[in-house]
Amino acid sequence: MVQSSVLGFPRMGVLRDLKKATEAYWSDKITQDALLAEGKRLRLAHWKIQKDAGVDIIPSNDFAYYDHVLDHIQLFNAVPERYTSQKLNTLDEYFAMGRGHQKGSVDVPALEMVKWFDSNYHYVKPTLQDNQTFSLAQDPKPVRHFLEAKEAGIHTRPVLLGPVSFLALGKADRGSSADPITHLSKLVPVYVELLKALKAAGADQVQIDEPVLVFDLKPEIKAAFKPAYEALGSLGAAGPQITIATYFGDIVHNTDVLSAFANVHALHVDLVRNPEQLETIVKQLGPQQVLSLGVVDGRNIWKNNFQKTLALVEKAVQALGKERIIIATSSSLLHTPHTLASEKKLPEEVYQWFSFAVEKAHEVVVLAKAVTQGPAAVQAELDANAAAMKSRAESKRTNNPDVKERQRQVTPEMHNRKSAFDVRYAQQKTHLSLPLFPTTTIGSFPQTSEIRIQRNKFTKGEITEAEYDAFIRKEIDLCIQIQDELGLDVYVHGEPERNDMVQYFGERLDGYVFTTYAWVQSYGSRCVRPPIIVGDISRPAPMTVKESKYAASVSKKPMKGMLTGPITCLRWSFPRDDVHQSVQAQQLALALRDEVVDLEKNGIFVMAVQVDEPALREGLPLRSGKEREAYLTWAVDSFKLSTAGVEDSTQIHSHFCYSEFQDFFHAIAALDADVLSIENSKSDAKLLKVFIDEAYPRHIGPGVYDIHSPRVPAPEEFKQRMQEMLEYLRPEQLWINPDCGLKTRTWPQVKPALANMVEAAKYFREQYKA
Ligand SMILES: CN1c2c(nc(N)[nH]c2=O)NC[C@@H]1CNc1ccc(C(=O)N[C@@H](CCC(=O)N[C@@H](CCC(=O)N[C@@H](CCC(=O)O)C(=O)O)C(=O)O)C(=O)O)cc1
Ligand SMILES: N[C@@H](CCS)C(=O)O
Ligand SMILES: [Zn+2]
Repeated sequence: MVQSSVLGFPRMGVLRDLKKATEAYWSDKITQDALLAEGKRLRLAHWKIQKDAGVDIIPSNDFAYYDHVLDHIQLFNAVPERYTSQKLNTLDEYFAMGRGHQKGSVDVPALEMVKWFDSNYHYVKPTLQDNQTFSLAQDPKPVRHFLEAKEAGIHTRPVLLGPVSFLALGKADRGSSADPITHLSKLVPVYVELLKALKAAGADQVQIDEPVLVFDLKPEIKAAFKPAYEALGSLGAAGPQITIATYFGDIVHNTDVLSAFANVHALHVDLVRNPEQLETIVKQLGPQQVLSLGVVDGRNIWKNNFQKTLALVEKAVQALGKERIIIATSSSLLHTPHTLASEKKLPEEVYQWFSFAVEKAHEVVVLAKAVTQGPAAVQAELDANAAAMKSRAESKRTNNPDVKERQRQVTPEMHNRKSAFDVRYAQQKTHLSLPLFPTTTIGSFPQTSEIRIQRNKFTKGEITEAEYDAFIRKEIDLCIQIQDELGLDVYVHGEPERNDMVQYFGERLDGYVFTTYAWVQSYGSRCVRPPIIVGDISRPAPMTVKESKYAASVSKKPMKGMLTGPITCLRWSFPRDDVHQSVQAQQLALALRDEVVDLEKNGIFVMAVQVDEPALREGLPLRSGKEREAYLTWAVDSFKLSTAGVEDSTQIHSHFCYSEFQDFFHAIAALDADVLSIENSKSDAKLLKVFIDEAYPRHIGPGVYDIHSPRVPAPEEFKQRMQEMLEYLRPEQLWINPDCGLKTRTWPQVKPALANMVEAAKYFREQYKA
């Protein structure tokens, strides 16, 4: 019998219940017990959904209150001393690592949070000391949750992040230098103890995720798999059977590592990303080993094409036989929204093209049944699926000849600014007349509950467009007044009119559809509602001119026009899977180019236009080589196409909210943006050395304020950060700004933090006065 399996389920619940409970707990509106009870309710509900769908292998320990990697930091007692010494209770210590803690006498910043592979999910980086020790936490969560499900009559397969990935995804803490992987021999015994505890609790199977196998691995990491899995795989009856799960790429380049898994029960591979790896992988398996086929996409919302999938599965069946096959989601479903059933406003035609987490759980079951019992057993489902595929393939919605014609007319010259940076900068300097160390912010100011309530009322038709517009103008006035008070140099309008930096554009572009409840966790309690690209993209009307023009008309200082760049719009949407992403990116670039030019035409030409491209890095193929270079070529071209239509005097800013840019520095340089702002407040300033080494001529604002945390950094902290940065950057190159937009913060947090930031900039201006 072929089994069906889900690698992980979204945590938030149908109505973002977990987000609401967590935020209520943080603001002291509910007790810790109430939050824990809500977590338990959600876990049980999600297990039941999968059980009712008929899923054979249901995950547990995929639930986390903030992030599953952070869970493992606590699970292995690998919490840095600056948190343990605060003597917070376990859950508050956990949240302190995730988001910082500033209450009473406790003031501790968050651990670094970075992108989870090439997704829009963020994980908290294990941060390890040179003398790091590990031990198993009391009442370990994977065991507790396994028992919780068991008590409800649901047998689960606990999910763990594997020891090699845990260490490889971590870093040495400030003041430490040991490569985390050198701690492996101390960590593996803790996994052994945990596996034994799981087995004793009744878990006969465990899913151990080793997603780093999709990367190009350095020899030390490759070598770590053997000792780790010799120990974990040799527990025999004392431990559960192990399935090693990999996702988001192929592992063909790491097949030399697979011998380390000789004693494991099964291997899971992502066949949505790389179906061609099947042929190689089946040859690598031991004679009894099972292959879990990741065929239902955990990263997108398109309905599975059963006919195509069954053809692929058939190849595996031919090679291994039905008994050695599992039909699974390609990755955890964490990256998909909860259920399509909630969507009441989607056009009828497109509704049938989609499948969210609940529906995907059904898909693995139908596919497994089709293989086990033969297609006739699920004929009705197969027919409905074929009809949905046909409807999409033949739909008029997907094709716009005007967009295609415009794409044919794109010329190489359209990608380049009129002049080189030094010529442009001379003009911008005169226009903007900025001081040394100019201060600015990244775009958004606090999205207060009042803003959200008014937008909600407008969406529901409870207030008119004129009333909503007037409200937004009042919010913009407030943002400008506060920037005046703070003494910032380059202003923003604050983005009060935007629900999200990608969804907002998706709602204004043809070729997109958007949802009502399709939330996906981005980090902690924060969710996004990615719009869905279903057809060729075009801009029916200006999208941001009204607000930017108003802001410019009421401010004394240069104003940035705020746009989200083409790659970020693409990556943070659910893209089409029937057209290459480079084509979708170019369509977005053309739409944005028109917007940039319109902003300039509307008198915003003395302002900087910031095209946010935080997802450029995220889209980078996970392995180096030809694919990566090809991606960077079309991604950089899209950015340049969107921005190059302006005069030299218009300053183009671009923003990156992550710091790991070393491996694609040449692409960042190739964007030819006049000013870059990058997340940097929690990274080592040494990372900035690349700008010196590569003789980067343009301007840079490495973030000095961690906006993910509610804490307010003191002026001295800002000064120290600037001092460190000045070791690597020329003073005339350095801008002072936060890591990212301020929408998640409150005004009482933002105002003092920015005041301290401006104070630090002024201090250095004095120091560097000619
Ligand atoms: C910069 N980042 C972003 C990423 N991806 C994006 N798509 N967008 C980003 O900004 N990836 C990397 C980072 C991740 N960071 C963040 C930061 C902040 C959020 C966030 O704040 N998310 C919000 C939801 C935003 C939104 O769409 N809001 C809507 C709906 C608001 C709402 O909940 N309304 C209520 C009714 C109103 C009320 O009574 O309060 C409702 O619908 O029930 C809006 O503003 O209109 C979040 O709350 O999680 C995400 C990623
Ligand atoms: N302009 C956006 C960028 C976030 S990456 C903001 O400020 O929220
Ligand atoms: Zn950002």
